Amino acid sequence: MEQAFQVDLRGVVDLLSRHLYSSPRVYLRELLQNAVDAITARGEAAPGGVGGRPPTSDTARGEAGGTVAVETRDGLLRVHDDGIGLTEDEVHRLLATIGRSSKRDELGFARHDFLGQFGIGLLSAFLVADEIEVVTRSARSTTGTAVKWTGFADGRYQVEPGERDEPGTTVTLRPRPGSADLLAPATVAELARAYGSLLPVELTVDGAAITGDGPPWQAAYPDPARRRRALDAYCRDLYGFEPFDVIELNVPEAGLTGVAFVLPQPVTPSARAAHRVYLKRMLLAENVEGLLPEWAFFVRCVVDAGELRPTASREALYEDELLEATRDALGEQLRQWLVRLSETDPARLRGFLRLHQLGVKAMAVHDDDMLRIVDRWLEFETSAGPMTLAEFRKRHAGGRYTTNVEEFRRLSAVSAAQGVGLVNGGYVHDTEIIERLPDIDPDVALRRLDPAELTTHFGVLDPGTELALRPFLAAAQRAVDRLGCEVVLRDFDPPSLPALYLTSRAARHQAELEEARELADDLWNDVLGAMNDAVERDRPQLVLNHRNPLTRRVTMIKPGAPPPAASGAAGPGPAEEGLIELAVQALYGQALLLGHHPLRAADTAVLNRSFLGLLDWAVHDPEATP
Ligand SMILES: Nc1ncnc2c1ncn2[C@@H]1O[C@H](COP(=O)(O)OP(=O)(O)OP(=O)(O)O)[C@@H](O)[C@H]1O
Repeated sequence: MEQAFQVDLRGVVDLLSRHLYSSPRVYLRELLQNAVDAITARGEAAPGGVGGRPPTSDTARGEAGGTVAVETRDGLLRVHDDGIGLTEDEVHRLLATIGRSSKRDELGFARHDFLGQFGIGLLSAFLVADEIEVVTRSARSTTGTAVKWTGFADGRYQVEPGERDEPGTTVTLRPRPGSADLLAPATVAELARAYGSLLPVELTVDGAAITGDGPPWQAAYPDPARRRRALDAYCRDLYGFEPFDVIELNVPEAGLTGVAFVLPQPVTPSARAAHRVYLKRMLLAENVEGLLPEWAFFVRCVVDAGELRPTASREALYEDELLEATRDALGEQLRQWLVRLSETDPARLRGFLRLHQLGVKAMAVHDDDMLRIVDRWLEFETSAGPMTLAEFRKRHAGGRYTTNVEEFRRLSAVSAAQGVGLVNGGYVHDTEIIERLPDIDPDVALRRLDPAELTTHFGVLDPGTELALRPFLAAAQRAVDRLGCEVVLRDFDPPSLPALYLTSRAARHQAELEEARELADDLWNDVLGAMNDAVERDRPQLVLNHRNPLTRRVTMIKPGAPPPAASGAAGPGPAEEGLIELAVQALYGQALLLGHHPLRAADTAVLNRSFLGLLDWAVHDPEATP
């Protein structure tokens, strides 16, 4: 035997209030929505036929026409509409059946012109009232009788004859104890304004007009300047800022129109960009996510869409193919705005880039047009000062880039002095952007800098000097040997730099492995050891600059120079090498510090020792030496 489901309305109301809607404030939205839909239905009934509304100037503009009057008298809330109304039969079928809606077609699809579709919205009135009264008279009925339906939160309802002179519907709510605030005149006016100010009907609350001229971006203005002023004022009103620019949005497939306001201040890309979305002129929510691509965090949008679908709570957009296509189309419109700006108003584009370069860089990682804009307009830090990548490429055919800021700082001056232009690719997205440049310009030859290759640009000493300095070099090598470093002597600019500590990429990797080995247990030690053996032995270099006067004097220290008093006490080693050792270690320490290299414990000890040793040597009193 077939049975019908029984529904306990209290459970359904509980479900709606706790799990579907984020706040009971939605009750007014649902009532307004039903009133507007009823007006739309009446407008769609054959004009001049039974129940049809004679066309007005409003309906001719595609507006729904009709009026919705909200009243808050006597502690009750009443919503009157002059829509299609319901016959007694429809009252039983539609009002009293949960999930039944007149707004779906025979196949169950939402009918295009209506806001509602699920057949549950009226129940939201039970969030604030125990009793809903609906007095309605159908515009289609020829008898002209009205019906009064009363529904109770416990699931009962009754139908009796009602009183009503004109077709339409009045819904009356008596607040449940505790809900009076939500139905208070000020709250009702605020909710009506929030949800309904753009509705295509004449909406009033206690006689005061709520609806005006519709969406400001759809209004006609005498000239573009006045349009801009009006939209600026709208933005100030809504968001409290003066927009940097206003971008028109238009996606016909989604029936979407609107505006994007470009933020006048930088925002962090991680900030959730939320937009104000209306669906068929009814506010969906003020903080809708997912309307724009993630990179477009530099705008706040207000849009109205006829075709996008809401979720059942009507507080978010339903994620479907149309929303995805809309997102792409809106992203494209923002991109086009930027491209246009670069072509027509470069000064303004520069202003925009100063504010929102992170967003634009994020776009450039995936988008060739944005990459061209970044290449042409955005200044990067380079060894020849700030300049665009396009400019840099023109000036430095064989330019290099670094992938971190520290390395750039360390090597920029030296690199520039060797005629090797260097770009700092260390900031967010910069390396990815530089590495993507060949996509828009196949001739780009920017290469990643390997610091060790800089030495190939340094001048070697003439053979005579080289030969004469061999003993010094051997002593210098011994001074830093146990620090894992190789000493070379070169002739390079700038002369003010006494020494340079260079780690190649392979050397850096090796240093990391060794550090890890010190911390690892036995098993890992073996594994890391095996890896280490596989790495080509490539030691960091201490490049002493023979062009620097101080370094040159250090190279002239004769083996046999008086040893500092402290050197004997500080450790073993041929006494005559003491001063060379201290001086070379001091140069080593200074090069590490200058290059912001991380200091290991051994480096700090050497730095300390060389400083004290040199100080001791400087103030050494030969008379007092035993
Ligand atoms: N003011 C009204 N005038 C005429 N018919 C109404 C009115 N209010 C409700 N109805 C009828 O009652 C039905 C159920 O309304 P309800 O608000 O529960 O659902 P819905 O509007 O169809 O869909 P949704 O749950 O998406 O709001 C509607 O489909 C409509 O036929």
